[in-house]
Amino acid sequence: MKLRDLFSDDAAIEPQAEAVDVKGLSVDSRAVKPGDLFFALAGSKTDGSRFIDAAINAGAVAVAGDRASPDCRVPFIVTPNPRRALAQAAARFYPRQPATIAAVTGTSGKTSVAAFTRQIWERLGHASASIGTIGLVSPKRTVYGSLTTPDPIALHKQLDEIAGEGVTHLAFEASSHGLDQFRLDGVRIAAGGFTNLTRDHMDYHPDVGHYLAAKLRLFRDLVAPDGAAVISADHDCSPEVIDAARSRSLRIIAVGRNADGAGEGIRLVGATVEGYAQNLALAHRGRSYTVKLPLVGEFQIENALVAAGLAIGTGSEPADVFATLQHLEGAKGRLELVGEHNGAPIFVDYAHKPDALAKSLQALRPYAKRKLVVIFGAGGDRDAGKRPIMGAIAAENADHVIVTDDNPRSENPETIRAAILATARGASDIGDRAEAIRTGISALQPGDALLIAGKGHETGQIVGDKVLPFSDHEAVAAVLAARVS
Ligand SMILES: CC(=O)N[C@H]1[C@@H](OP(=O)(O)OP(=O)(O)OC[C@H]2O[C@@H](n3ccc(=O)[nH]c3=O)[C@H](O)[C@@H]2O)O[C@H](CO)[C@@H](O)[C@@H]1O[C@H](C)C(=O)N[C@@H](C)C(=O)N[C@H](CCC(=O)O)C(=O)O
Repeated sequence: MKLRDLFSDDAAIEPQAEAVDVKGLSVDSRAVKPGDLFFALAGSKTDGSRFIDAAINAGAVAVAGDRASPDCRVPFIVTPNPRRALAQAAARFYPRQPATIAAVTGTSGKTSVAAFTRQIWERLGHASASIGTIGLVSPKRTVYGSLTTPDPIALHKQLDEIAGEGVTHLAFEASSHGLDQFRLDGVRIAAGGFTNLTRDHMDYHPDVGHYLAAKLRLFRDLVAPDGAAVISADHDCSPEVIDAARSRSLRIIAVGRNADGAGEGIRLVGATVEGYAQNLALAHRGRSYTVKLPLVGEFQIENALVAAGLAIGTGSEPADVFATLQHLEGAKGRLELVGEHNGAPIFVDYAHKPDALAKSLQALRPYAKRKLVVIFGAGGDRDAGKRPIMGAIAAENADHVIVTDDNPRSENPETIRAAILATARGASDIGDRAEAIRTGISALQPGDALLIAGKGHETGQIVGDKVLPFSDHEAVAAVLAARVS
């Protein structure tokens, strides 16, 4: 593709450089291939401008960055926001996108909402995919990805491929990092969803206001002008999110107990638990609907309603959408029932933040007539402030707490566990996660319930800079198999 065609008309490109043939895009000098356009990005650890020479030596035919580099040996495009320019160039380089795209943001629930939206569309006959923390799930393949919101080059390559494979509908997760770093600025988003906002990523965002502002970019900057905003109405920050959507005259579909069921909103009128399912009474545009949602946990209602709103906001018939909810399957490792021992259910959940841990424990309380047991830890090299908060939440909401390791990374695992144990009074300290799971399961009695929190779908334990194979699902299966044989 010609250099000129990768940038908007107002980008200053020397006339003799316009026809330079660009064979690929790169943001990393170490990965540049001959013919690439290199974007020099200021990052959290270093500045890509330092690697312009290395990129050119590796074959970069042009460079884009935010300040002119007078000695540059190849054409240099100055752009005030190189990350946004990168996202827009990636969208031009890989031009195909599914016709209908919904994005969801919020602290918790993104993975479930993306999976549910995909499932709803599938049931309604659309070739559908989702992209997020558990990777790409499409009719043709499932591909694991390392980031929740992939970088723009990987994202647009994937969008182009799946559109070529016939995928017409895509739901994807918009992380605050992704929004803040303009990773999504080239995606044609028809509807944006918002679940909730609680303390998270304070190692990246200077404060909660900055975190919320990143999330609000979805509605302020990214959803198409004629698009829809599907917003959970049940949180303190909901009015602010609704205001952001209103400022652009987006079609607003509020969902939840505080939504208006007479109009566009999807109002949750009532919910009762029945076994591992919940019976919902809903109201939308003045009509009533009853739905048996086959999922555990009140927070899954919010996720299901946001997903329903995204399907409605992108053109599906409300009655058809609500009829699909009875078939929803939980995303892997999202409050997933993975087995039983002595009649006690064992759940695996990705909850690795204070609020999510509290919600998961509260959701499981009805299933523990006797003791509710939780096994969890906290990641190293990440927000240390949440450790004592999670310890206190576990102590308050569970009857027995086992503190274990969860991706200690470069930190001393004992130090991380000590910070949790400081507030989790009476907790057991078992660093080896497999051993913690074995101990937790072995002690289960009829009437108990066990939550193994933190890893969810993950298949590795990050110790130092190594990812050691570890899966809560496999660890549980191994213990249960040993008990049966
Ligand atoms: C903190 C963060 O988000 N970093 C992301 C960011 O990297 P960065 O720009 O800060 O990297 P940097 O190391 O400072 O380098 C600056 C630039 O110099 C370049 N460079 C560097 C060295 C060199 O030799 N040559 C070179 O060209 C780098 O490629 C980069 O372009 O931009 C990169 C390209 O898009 C991302 O891959 C990278 O994600 C890192 C890997 C990451 O772990 N991000 C996590 C925190 C993240 O994004 N998580 C969210 C949220 C998940 C959740 O909700 O829980 C996600 O969406 O996954």
